[in-house]
Amino acid sequence: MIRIFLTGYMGAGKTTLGKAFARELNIPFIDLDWYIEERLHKSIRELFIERGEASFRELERTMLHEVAEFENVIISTGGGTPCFFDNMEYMNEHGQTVFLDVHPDVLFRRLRVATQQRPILQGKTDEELRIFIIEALEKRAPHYGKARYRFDAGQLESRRQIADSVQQLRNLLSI
Ligand SMILES: Nc1ncnc2c1ncn2[C@@H]1O[C@H](COP(=O)(O)OP(=O)(O)O)[C@@H](O)[C@H]1O
Ligand SMILES: O=C(O)C1=C[C@@H](OP(=O)(O)O)[C@@H](O)[C@H](O)C1
Ligand SMILES: [Mg+2]
Repeated sequence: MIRIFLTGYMGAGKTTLGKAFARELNIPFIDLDWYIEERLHKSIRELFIERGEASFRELERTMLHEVAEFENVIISTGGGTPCFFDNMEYMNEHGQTVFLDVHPDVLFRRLRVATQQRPILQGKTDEELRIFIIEALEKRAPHYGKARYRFDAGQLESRRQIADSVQQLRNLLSI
C-alpha cells in the first residue's frame, strides 16, 4: 500500500510534483489545501481571513487525519502542515514522508510571482519576501527535518524537469 506525504516550504513543488508523481504511479492525488477548499467551499485565503491562522491550523489537522486514512495515494500537504501539533509524527506513523528541499533563492524566484493565493506572503515587497523565506525556513527546518526522506526539488521549471524529478523520486522511494 502506497501512502506518501510530500512536505516542504511554499513553492517547494509539493503540488506540482505530487500531481505528476501520482499520475506516473496511476494512483489518486490529494492536495491537502484543495481538499480543505472543497470540503469548506472556501479558498485557503478566505479561511485565513475569516478564521485566523490558529483556527485554520486546527482545521488543517482534522483534514490531515481524514486524508491519512486513504489508501494508495500521494498527499501534498500545505507548507505549514508539518509545523503544527504532532502532525509530522502523525504523518510518519501513517505513511512515508518526503521533505522537498529547495534553496531559498529558488523559492524566492518561484514565490514572488505567486503570492496572491498564499495569505502568509501577501503584500510583501521583494526584499521583505526574501528575508521572510530565509527566516521561516530556519524556524521550520526542525519540523521538515523529521521527514523520512529528503529530496532536492530545485528543478521543476519545465515539463522535462518535472518528469525527471518524478523518476528520481521513484528511485529514492524504491517504487
Ligand atoms: N507546470 C509547471 N511548469 C513549470 N514550473 C512549474 C509548474 N508548476 C509549478 N511550477 C513551479 O514550481 C513552483 C512550485 O509550485 P507548487 O507546486 O505550487 O509548490 P507548493 O505546492 O510546494 O507550494 C511554482 O511556483 C513554479 O515555479
Ligand atoms: O506555509 C504555509 O504556512 C502555508 C502554505 C500553503 O500551502 P503551499 O505550501 O502549498 O503553498 C497553504 O497551506 C497556506 O497558505 C499556508
Ligand atoms: Mg501546494
